Amino acid sequence: MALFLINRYLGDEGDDGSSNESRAKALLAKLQRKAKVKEQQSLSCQEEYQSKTTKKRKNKGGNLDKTKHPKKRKEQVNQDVSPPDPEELSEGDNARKKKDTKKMQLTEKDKELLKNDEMVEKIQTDQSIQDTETSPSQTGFTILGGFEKKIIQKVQRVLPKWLAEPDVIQRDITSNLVPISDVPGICTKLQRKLESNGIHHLFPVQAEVIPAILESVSHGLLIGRGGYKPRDVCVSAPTGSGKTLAFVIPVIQALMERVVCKVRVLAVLPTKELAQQVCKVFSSYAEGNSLKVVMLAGQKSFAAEQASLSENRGGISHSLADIVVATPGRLVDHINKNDGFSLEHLRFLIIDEADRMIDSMHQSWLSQVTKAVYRPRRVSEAVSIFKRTEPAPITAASLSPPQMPLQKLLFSATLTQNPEKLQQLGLHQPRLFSSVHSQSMTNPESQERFNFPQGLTEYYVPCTLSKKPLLILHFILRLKFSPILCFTNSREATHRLFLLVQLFGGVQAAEFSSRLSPNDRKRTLKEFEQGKIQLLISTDAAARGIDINGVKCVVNYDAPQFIRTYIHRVGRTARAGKSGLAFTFLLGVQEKKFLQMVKDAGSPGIHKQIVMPGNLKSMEPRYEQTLLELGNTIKGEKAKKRV
Ligand SMILES: Nc1ncnc2c1ncn2[C@@H]1O[C@H](COP(=O)(O)OP(=O)(O)OP(=O)(O)O)[C@@H](O)[C@H]1O
Repeated sequence: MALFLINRYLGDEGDDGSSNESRAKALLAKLQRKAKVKEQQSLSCQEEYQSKTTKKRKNKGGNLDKTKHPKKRKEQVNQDVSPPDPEELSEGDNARKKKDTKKMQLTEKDKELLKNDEMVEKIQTDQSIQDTETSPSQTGFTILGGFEKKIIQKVQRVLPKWLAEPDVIQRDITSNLVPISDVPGICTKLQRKLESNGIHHLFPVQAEVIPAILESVSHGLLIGRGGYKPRDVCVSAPTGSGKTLAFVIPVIQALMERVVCKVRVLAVLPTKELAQQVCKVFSSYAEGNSLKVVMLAGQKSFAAEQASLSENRGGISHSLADIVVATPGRLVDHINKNDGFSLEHLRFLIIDEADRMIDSMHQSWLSQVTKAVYRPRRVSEAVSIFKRTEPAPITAASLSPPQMPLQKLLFSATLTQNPEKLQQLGLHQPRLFSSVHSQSMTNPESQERFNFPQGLTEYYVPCTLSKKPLLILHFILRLKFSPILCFTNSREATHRLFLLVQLFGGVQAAEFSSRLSPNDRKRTLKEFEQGKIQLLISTDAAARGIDINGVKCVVNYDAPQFIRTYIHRVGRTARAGKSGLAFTFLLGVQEKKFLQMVKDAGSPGIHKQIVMPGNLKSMEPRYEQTLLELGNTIKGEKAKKRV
């Protein structure tokens, strides 16, 4: 039963009732024609698309534009996919609509190709983003915010030329002795003086530095070579290589012809003992030249020092000193409190143990000296023909009329190669003389290296804390190493060890530290030099510069913490080309770090010296007894102090 009417499409011809079969045939033929046309269209489209994509892939490498603008590229692909239709081109928007419709008519194959192409395009786009990240300049886009990953270049430290290329001093003294007469410039008077002091040859540092300083005064005190301000001189040479005479001889010679007595030389040293030592050498060579040497180191009272510096005649202060040797503290006191002390004629400023003096710059002694040197003239001196102004760029005007230059002479066995530290000294066109011409000079990255005296043999002795006192006794009593200069790390440790050795008995021992008065220290050093003391136990007060004749052996009872301390301590032996031994007692925990430090500093080698426990056994009972006595002695000392 037909409940619903279903209308069917019967073709354009309408439902005229003619043969259904013929109508169906006609319809089929029509559909087939349409299908054929479509097939042809899609085939030609496919061919064209394939030829274009091949072309594009060929160009892909060089054509960056296509990767830079992915959207444009997509459009282009779509356009490429549609076959060009002259009608569409002329009909504008309408044509574009038709084109879109045609796009919809793409075959499955076309779609797949398009898909592949989109993937290629996506990869290209990703690539182009990466490219943009790595080199924004290529894309023309600027990345804001500075989030780009950059490899930061390591800044290479470059030493100034004068530090990197020093005048080389030979380290080996004995095979590089120079006859005095072969050294240019030394006057006959001083040559004779040197010979009368038992010096027939000059050491390498002296043979290099003396002529250089003499040359800077060859036209008088006022002008250096070529009429210019003389260059400052820095000297880095091993301990005991004779640096003191390297400045004493030329400076004395430069002053020998002076007419009026004024302070023209100032030598600054870190300790009283060193000032005393240098003062003695100056006095010895100034003798017979009417030059006056005065020491300002607190050995005498301030008033006594003041009296030795100047006298007042007719209301005018007259200098009594040509050469002043001072410690920084006392020097600053005289600059500030003593009106009779004038540095306005100062020609040479000698800074011995220069690296130590730079480190103690917080006392601002150098700026006080500079202020005193360039202080405006007093009325009484206004008639002087020579003016003096603060250092400034050299111009023709600044050189006329000539003014008294201040030349700095720096000396140390461990002169720093740190330009920043040296800069604090305000050096003028410095010239460096150095025995260190190894890696550290050419490669500023490497650790600072120093030269050790040629005749020094270094050892380390592995030990435990409790065995250390027995070891030092063993060195003196059994191994007969004497005299020994023994260093500890504090004045308390020095005192305790001294008491212990004294209580143990059998050894002539003394201590040297700030516990003693300056006079006691002076006497102790003298007695040690005279051989009256077998074992001198000291703090680092005796580590630098002290020249004690005949020290055969140095013992680092406490290992030094810094390489400079080690070099100066062991440098109290093997001086002036002689041989010497240095032992360092090392606890297990100290060994690795200490040995590395010494190696890095350029030591020629430190040997292991083992002392067998059996060798100490016989001293142990007496040692135990001594420890008990030591406890009581220290208690007694403490009680005494309290009273
Ligand atoms: N030409 C020489 N001939 C013989 N002995 C010399 C000569 N020059 C110096 N001496 C002696 O060498 C020793 C060491 O000299 P000096 O104290 O000047 O060394 P230094 O380089 O200043 O050492 P340090 O760095 O430890 O202060 C001194 O006893 C000195 O008298």
